[in-house]
Amino acid sequence: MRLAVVGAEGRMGRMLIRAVAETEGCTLSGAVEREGSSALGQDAGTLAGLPPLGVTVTDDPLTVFAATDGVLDFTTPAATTVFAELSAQARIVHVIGTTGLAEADFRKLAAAAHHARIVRSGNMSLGVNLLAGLVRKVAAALGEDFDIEIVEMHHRMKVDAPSGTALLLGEAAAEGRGVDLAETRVSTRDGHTGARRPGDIGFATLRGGTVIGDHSVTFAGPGERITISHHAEDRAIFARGAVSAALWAHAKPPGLYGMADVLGL
Ligand SMILES: NC(=O)C1=CN([C@@H]2O[C@H](COP(=O)(O)OP(=O)(O)OC[C@H]3O[C@@H](n4cnc5c(N)ncnc54)[C@H](OP(=O)(O)O)[C@@H]3O)[C@@H](O)[C@H]2O)C=CC1
Ligand SMILES: O=C(O)C1=N[C@H](C(=O)O)C[C@H](O)C1
Repeated sequence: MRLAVVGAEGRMGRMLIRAVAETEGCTLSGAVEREGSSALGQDAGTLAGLPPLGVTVTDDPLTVFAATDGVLDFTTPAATTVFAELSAQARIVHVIGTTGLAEADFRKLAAAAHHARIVRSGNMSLGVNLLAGLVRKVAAALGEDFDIEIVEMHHRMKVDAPSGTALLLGEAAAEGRGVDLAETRVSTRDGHTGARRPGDIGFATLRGGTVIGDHSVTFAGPGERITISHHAEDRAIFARGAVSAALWAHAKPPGLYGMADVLGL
């Protein structure tokens, strides 16, 4: 399968180039960066710390999308929505790891999925998607006397909060409990907040250093507490998940899929 990477110079972009190069049956067909990037003109392999791959980083996504079977996209919401339109025009696979998307962005992805095969997830790792299944089950088993709190920590360069993973876990908890996350979500607490509202799902965000991604979900009940956690130790887990998602979606009809579909969870 021919796969292109957009946001090629990013922390994830470079991991994705490596993952494509290391996966049997995949070839890197293109590497895209934004206009003005210092990576333009470089070989994508060299950029990713590999021997040259013969693929030059370009700021022309149109040409790249016309000559690939799939695109791996861990960029920004603004870029991802534009790339989704291009994926729809080219009728290709679009794997989206970008987080921080707003409701309007999700609507654009849903429109693009009429023609593109889109796989989107706030976390592409096997571990987090298994954790989400556990959270759903625990939330379904426990009543509202168990308060749900989600804590995440990421590196100092992360620009969105709560993380896509924290929101994915919050959705799993809300589904398990049979409630709407939008109505129960509490993402900030400061000053005289009053007592915790029964049924709320709380989020706390920590940022610092080089932390790749730590998440924990706590169910705090009367006299006991359950905490389930995931610690990402290497960004390769996300990149490998993205490549698996692309290979999985290659044979699927157009639509909007998630990692639970890919992993058969
Ligand atoms: N779902 C998952 O499993 C994971 C998701 N993520 C998410 O992926 C995203 C990227 O993370 P990360 O790699 O750390 O961030 P980076 O900022 O390191 O990388 C993003 C890259 O995209 C580039 N970019 C921005 N706009 C465009 C554009 N229009 N065309 C081409 N390239 C563009 C940026 O260039 P420039 O810097 O020059 O603007 C940058 O090189 C985030 O939303 C993050 O939360 C991260 C890890 C795992
Ligand atoms: O920005 C990151 O780095 C990460 N983003 C994703 C998120 O928002 O959850 C996934 C991972 O935790 C790393």
